[in-house]
Amino acid sequence: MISLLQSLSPISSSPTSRNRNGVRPPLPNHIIQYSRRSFYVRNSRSEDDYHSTLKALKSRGRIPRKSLGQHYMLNSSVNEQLSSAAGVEDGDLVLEIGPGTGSLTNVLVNAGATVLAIEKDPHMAVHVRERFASLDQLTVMFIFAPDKIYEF
Ligand SMILES: C[S@@+](CC[C@H](N)C(=O)[O-])C[C@H]1O[C@@H](n2cnc3c(N)ncnc32)[C@H](O)[C@@H]1O
Repeated sequence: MISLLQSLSPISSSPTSRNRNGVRPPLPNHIIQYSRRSFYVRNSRSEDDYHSTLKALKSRGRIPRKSLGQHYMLNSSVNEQLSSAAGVEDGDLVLEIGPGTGSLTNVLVNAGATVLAIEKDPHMAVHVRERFASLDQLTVMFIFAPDKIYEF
């Protein structure tokens, strides 16, 4: 984990932050608008991950829960960097804690890894299981209580 973190480039400042004169810098290309608490993306793979997950959750009467750290990746190229920095390759077995929308999971399985994903929120676990239902490269488990783990 330490070598993974050391090999990643520093994270740039938030797109919503203002410079010293109180002026916001131009938005990166994939971001079209931001409000006080959120911003919206266009034409990127992560838009699909994020918005399809929001729709799937909404159809079950759910919204992301901040108490579970459910902040999701909008820039999927970061997932590619994570996978590449970890040297994930064909045939690897990866333990992913908290797959959320499955955006990193997707990159890992595309790299040829078999993924064991453990998700605390059963709604997210169902979502990610359904998303990759056609693959036998993924096992999703969810934690019901610290001593009870269920496999899908
Ligand atoms: C930051 S989000 C996942 C990000 C994911 N890579 C994405 O972009 O969609 C963290 C996920 O971890 C899950 N989670 C939180 N606490 C957990 C725990 N103790 N064990 C397993 N999963 C947990 C949350 O429900 C959430 O889906």
